Amino acid sequence: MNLPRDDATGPGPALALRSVSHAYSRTPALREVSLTVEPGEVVAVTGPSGCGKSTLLHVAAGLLVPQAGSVDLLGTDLHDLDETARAVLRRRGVGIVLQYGQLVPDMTLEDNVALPLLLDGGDLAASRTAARDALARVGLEQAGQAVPEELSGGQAQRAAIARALITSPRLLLADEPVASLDAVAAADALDLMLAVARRDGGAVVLVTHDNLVAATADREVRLREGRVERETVLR
Ligand SMILES: Nc1ncnc2c1ncn2[C@@H]1O[C@H](COP(=O)(O)OP(=O)(O)OP(=O)(O)O)[C@@H](O)[C@H]1O
Repeated sequence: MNLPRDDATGPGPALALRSVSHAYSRTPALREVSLTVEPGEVVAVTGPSGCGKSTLLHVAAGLLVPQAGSVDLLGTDLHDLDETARAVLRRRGVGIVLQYGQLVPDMTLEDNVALPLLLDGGDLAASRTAARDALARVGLEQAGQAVPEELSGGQAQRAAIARALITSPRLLLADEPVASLDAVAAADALDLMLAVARRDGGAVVLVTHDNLVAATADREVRLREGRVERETVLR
């Protein structure tokens, strides 16, 4: 196995896709997409349903190997890594938040949030302490022993964000992370994710169909039929 080094993120972009193309059987999902995301930058990926946003996020995370083009994740060309090494790089350097949080239903919140550390061989007590700290940062310090079904949608999403941030990822990838939340919970969750970039210098890629969410980014990349249709610098 070709393991990434812990310091596998030298200077340079957090993410660089170059001429990436991918099709599912006969359906083209991405066509020669190039996208670079710098440390500290928030990029919104937008576009109509089916334009390839989720596929782009899966490619960026190394969960899907595209049929053409190259992907540099945190300074490492994913072609150089096997599946296990990609999983290690993802676990150590990338946080992922999906629409419904996807917490493990029969684990406490504390253990859900500790999971990325435990999967990486972290000590149980230390990982749980870190999880309690992470839960406190998202306002859930009282809920560590709850299980996901006892939470509101907004609380569950905040816990999922705590889990994504527990490794201090240098890249946060979020797929419609606030689409299932009401306006107040959505603004709250968005603030937590944007703090990664604004305060901690990590990069954030937000897939969203919501113009208000996209407007919080530094740059909007709009896809159409698998291609980059437009890039707009917002701030
Ligand atoms: N696992 C799959 N198998 C076959 N086709 C797929 C698969 N996943 C996505 N597709 C197709 O690839 C294209 C891009 O899909 P993708 O989910 O990336 O778009 P999207 O912009 O995220 O859509 P939405 O906003 O509706 O979630 C679509 O035509 C979709 O039907």
